[in-house]
Amino acid sequence: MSIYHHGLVAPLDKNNVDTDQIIPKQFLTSTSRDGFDAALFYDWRYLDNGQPDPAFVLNFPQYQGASVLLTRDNFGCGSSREHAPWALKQYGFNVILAESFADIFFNNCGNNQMLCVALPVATIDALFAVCEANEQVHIEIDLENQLIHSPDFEAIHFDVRPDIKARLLSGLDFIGETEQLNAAIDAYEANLAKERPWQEAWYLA
Ligand SMILES: CC(C)[C@@](O)(CC(=O)O)C(=O)O
Repeated sequence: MSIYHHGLVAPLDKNNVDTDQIIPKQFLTSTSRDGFDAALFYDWRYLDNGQPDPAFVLNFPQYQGASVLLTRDNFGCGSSREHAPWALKQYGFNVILAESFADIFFNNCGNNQMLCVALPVATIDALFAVCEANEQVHIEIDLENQLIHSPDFEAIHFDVRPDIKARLLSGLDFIGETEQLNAAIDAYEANLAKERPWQEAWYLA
């Protein structure tokens, strides 16, 4: 069983969580790709005085260290900011289970080594019920066989886009995948130099 990930589930029982709720606009001024974890769900996580809001689920003691986010429909809607998956990943989430995802957010996650799993609403409802009935729920993701295992429920099969599955199993992003073609690219450029020396001169000018 090729375990892609094993982790604690945190249930965020909300529909239509948009990227501004995931990482509010005032945190987009940084030119770095790091440090967004502290601002994840900022408006929900902190009170006006800057203290953690004990009523927000990610501040519950039993969900500290969670690496799997369970949520509802249309997660990641709104703006296209890649800061949203960066904040989720840096906070510690590697897997998101939801009824559905906004397209741009879904693809941004796939490029940031995060697995988004869309599941039928009945399955999502059942998973929230399991989280309600248990202090903590841990799952294992067998990406190769596309199965979610847990001591608390029967294995769940899930679909995953083949290119995302390959990228997550290989650990490569788009650039890494392209670099695997370096030998072929070098051979093509060498051949180009032979066939069109004038272009080679221009190309290297
Ligand atoms: C460019 C970026 C800051 C953006 O304007 C992009 C977008 O709106 O899709 C955003 O608010 O996330």
